[in-house]
Amino acid sequence: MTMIASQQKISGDNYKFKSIKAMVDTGITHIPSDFILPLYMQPRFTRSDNSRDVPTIDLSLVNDPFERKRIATSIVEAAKGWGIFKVHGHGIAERLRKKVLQVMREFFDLPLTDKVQFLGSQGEASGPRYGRTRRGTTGHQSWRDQFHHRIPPLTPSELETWPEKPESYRDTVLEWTKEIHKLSNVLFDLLTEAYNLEPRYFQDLMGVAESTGELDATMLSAYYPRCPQADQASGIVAHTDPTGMVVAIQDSPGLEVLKDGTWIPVAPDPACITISTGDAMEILTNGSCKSCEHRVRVKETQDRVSALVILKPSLDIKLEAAPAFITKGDPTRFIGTNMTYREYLRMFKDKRPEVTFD
Ligand SMILES: O=C(O)CCC(=O)C(=O)O
Ligand SMILES: [Fe+2]
Repeated sequence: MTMIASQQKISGDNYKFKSIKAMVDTGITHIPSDFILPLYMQPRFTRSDNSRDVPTIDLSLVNDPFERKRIATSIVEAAKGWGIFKVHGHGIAERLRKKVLQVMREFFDLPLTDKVQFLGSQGEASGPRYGRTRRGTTGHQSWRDQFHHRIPPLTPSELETWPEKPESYRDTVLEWTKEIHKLSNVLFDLLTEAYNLEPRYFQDLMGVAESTGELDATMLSAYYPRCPQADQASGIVAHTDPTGMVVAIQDSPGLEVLKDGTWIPVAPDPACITISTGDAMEILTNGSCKSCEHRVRVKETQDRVSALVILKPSLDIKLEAAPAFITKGDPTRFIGTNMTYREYLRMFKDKRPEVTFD
């Protein structure tokens, strides 16, 4: 039976659809009213500038000592000015990038019965979780489904909890995480060098196993179905990420970042990977690395897939700036004295506009 969701006056988290895709697949022509944002947040009434994009940095000469300095400086500049940038020349095969997005798309395309085992409370650290992104305490709903789980280091039994369908899911994600661990270590090294900090400064805070280079991280993939009222809704409403760094790929446009009061689209580029710094990096660098405000727009005719590796500080580190960032003229900006990342997350979850995963 075809059901028109808007006629059902479906609201809040109570409605029967566990996934936005399942709702769209019923052929709705209007979206439930609680997905309609207040006018001041609607994409049609906010300023976007499609002629600009975020900075792009070429990493290909990172092992040349002179070029390395220049690259490290441009990364710090991009992190300071934008909090988000794209990298190319990273050495990760385009084939693999494409495959990751494809495998995620295939996962989201599976019938709900194949994904039902992953339905559950989002934000729980253990085990993969699938479902629509829940609204946060501000009440704004996101037009998206998500799937997330921890990535290595994993115990063998944890790996067994990953999806068996699509068949190449596990191998593809394992291969991708290996590459992203390598890339993240390069980026953290460059930041450490540019800021003149002790080697491995950021990796130690992010809980990197020195022997393997693996970071404590989560893979979060998101599916943004087409939306019949795209100009009035959001794939994910404006927010900052609480975490350390996010390494992302997307198969279609949609991601936008707020810069000087204007939304700038982050154009997808098959050669590029997008890097952004979150609240924890902003605090650890006393405001030098920005945690940018971003959102995702949806379209009436096109869906979108993104895949994010979220690199998190260890839960028990103190969120405080390194002494090198604190000067007389620039005292500590974040005064959550002795607050751990765990405590920060707890407070963040109370105030953030949308619930995603840390
Ligand atoms: O899908 C994207 O490109 C970004 C998603 C995002 O901002 C988030 O999950 O925090
Ligand atoms: Fe985000």
